[in-house]
Amino acid sequence: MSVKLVIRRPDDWHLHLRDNEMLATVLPYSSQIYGRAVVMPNLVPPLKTTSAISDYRERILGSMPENHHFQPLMTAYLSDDSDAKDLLSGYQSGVIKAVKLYPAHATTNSAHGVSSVDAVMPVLEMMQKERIPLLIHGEVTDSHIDVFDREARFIETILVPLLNRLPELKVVLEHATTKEAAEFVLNGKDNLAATITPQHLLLNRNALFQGGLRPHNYCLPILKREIHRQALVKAVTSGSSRFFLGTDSAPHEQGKKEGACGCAGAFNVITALSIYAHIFEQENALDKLEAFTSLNGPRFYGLPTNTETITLIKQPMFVPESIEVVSGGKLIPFLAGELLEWSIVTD
Ligand SMILES: NC(=O)N[C@@H](CC(=O)O)C(=O)O
Ligand SMILES: [Zn+2]
Ligand SMILES: [Zn+2]
Repeated sequence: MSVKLVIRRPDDWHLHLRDNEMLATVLPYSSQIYGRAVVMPNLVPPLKTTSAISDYRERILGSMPENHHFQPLMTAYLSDDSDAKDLLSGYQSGVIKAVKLYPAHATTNSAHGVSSVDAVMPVLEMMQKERIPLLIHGEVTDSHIDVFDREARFIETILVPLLNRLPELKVVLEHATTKEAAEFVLNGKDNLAATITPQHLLLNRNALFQGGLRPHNYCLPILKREIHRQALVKAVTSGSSRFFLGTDSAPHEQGKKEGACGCAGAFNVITALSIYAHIFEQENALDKLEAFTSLNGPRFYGLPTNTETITLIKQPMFVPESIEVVSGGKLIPFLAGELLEWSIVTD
């Protein structure tokens, strides 16, 4: 008989759903598994105001299959011209759950990001006072800093000073990828947490070049050396409640990934839970999986845990080679064509 694992329905604390046809294509993969997801605001143009975020939320709910009960938790895109009053009223009315900081030019659609912490200090002070979580893409953007060092440098030069100035600010270091990040969060205070993606737990940077250039393993922050992967695995299986599931599933059509200048982002929603289960099993830590997938996130965000459950079975799951996008075109899932060890039963 196959090994079975029943866990509370997980939430995805970092997800890109995009818009229009792409939204309609990818949303059901999340909404059939996850109870809730923190939805990232890096659309074109970015979602900076309560009214734009509320409209996007309606489009998400309008694209959802009828029998799914998924809740999108919306975020606002922070920029130098953000309006603290509008963000506060969006938070108080329940439209906005968190604010996302992209350093300008750090990643996909971040051109309108924050130029410096000083530029947004009044908004951050308001957020500390109101306990509104700040979600951070933690990479410096200076072109002379090596792409593999940008997260560690961010922690040292931006995050440490920020938390010294605003010690009670609730911060999620999104998609943590390094030993430095894992240790910083483990040794931090309870107002600091991190999401970790399946790809950063599974792969090191060699996977970018395995037998040739592998655009579907390219995401930001970029995959790191094996010592970093090991530190992330250790952190998520340590039992610390400061780490929680965030897939960072970031779909781009095949042509945009495989071109001469491919976009960063892995569409990993189909494979994520299976990979997380595999990692925890390898560490003999399956008993800690549910806290990571379903308990630590709601606790940090001050939300109730989901009451429903899902079942994981140790039974092979085939990852499709590609998925048709509603408008035409294709999406290549992360680990396309591979056989994974764990399957998900949703009802
Ligand atoms: N992770 C990625 O590689 N890409 C994300 C942006 C992000 O989360 O940084 C995207 O929106 O495509
Ligand atoms: Zn990011
Ligand atoms: Zn992301």
